[in-house]
Amino acid sequence: MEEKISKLAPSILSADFCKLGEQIHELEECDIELLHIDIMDGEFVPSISFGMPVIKSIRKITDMFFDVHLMVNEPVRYVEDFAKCGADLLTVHYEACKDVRATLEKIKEAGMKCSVAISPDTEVSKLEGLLDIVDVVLVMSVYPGFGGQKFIRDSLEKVRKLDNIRKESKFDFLIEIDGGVNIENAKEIAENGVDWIVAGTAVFGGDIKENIRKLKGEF
Ligand SMILES: O=C(CO)[C@@H](O)[C@H](O)COP(=O)(O)O
Ligand SMILES: [Fe+2]
Repeated sequence: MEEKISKLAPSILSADFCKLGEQIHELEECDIELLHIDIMDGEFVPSISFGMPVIKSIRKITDMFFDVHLMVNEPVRYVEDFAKCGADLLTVHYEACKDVRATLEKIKEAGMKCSVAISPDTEVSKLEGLLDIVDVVLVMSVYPGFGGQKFIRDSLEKVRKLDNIRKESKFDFLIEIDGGVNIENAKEIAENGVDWIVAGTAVFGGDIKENIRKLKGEF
């Protein structure tokens, strides 16, 4: 997957679920192409968000690329279900899979793009042996489980490491960052080699169109 500039991926975790369809259309009017969809199981992370029926419903109203972030133990169990709901890419956590590679292979076999996420305490070196297969690496810049947390600066070092690895190798994965992005730090994050930038609170808190205009102005 090849990208030239950083792209904003709004996380619907921070949307107003009474107005989800309307808010998705607002994103489309701002030329947003990626929708970040956080699935939480109450086991891998303490919180529970929403599941397949929501994805299935919103698939009917938009052609946006569905970037589905699974904060779920043993996500290999649900790969086919998410494919049927209309997910375009599934991200699984390195920490949540017994066999990460087999999980990623299953995602590809189901016709989706695949991504692996690392939580703040997991080192980039753990991804050795997976970088040939992934389309995206997601660096968590907060502890997974909740929106609205503070950005962990150490995650930028991980982004730089991954960017160096891909420059020095034949791998062409994209780098995504997720958690605590706001108008103050978006520029610096983009400058470190990130391709996809997730933002929940910073997009849905207040005037969506104005927030996106300001955020996009930073990268
Ligand atoms: O995966 C997660 C949290 O676990 C994220 O996608 C959040 O939804 C991002 O929200 P903000 O930190 O931007 O408010
Ligand atoms: Fe996420």
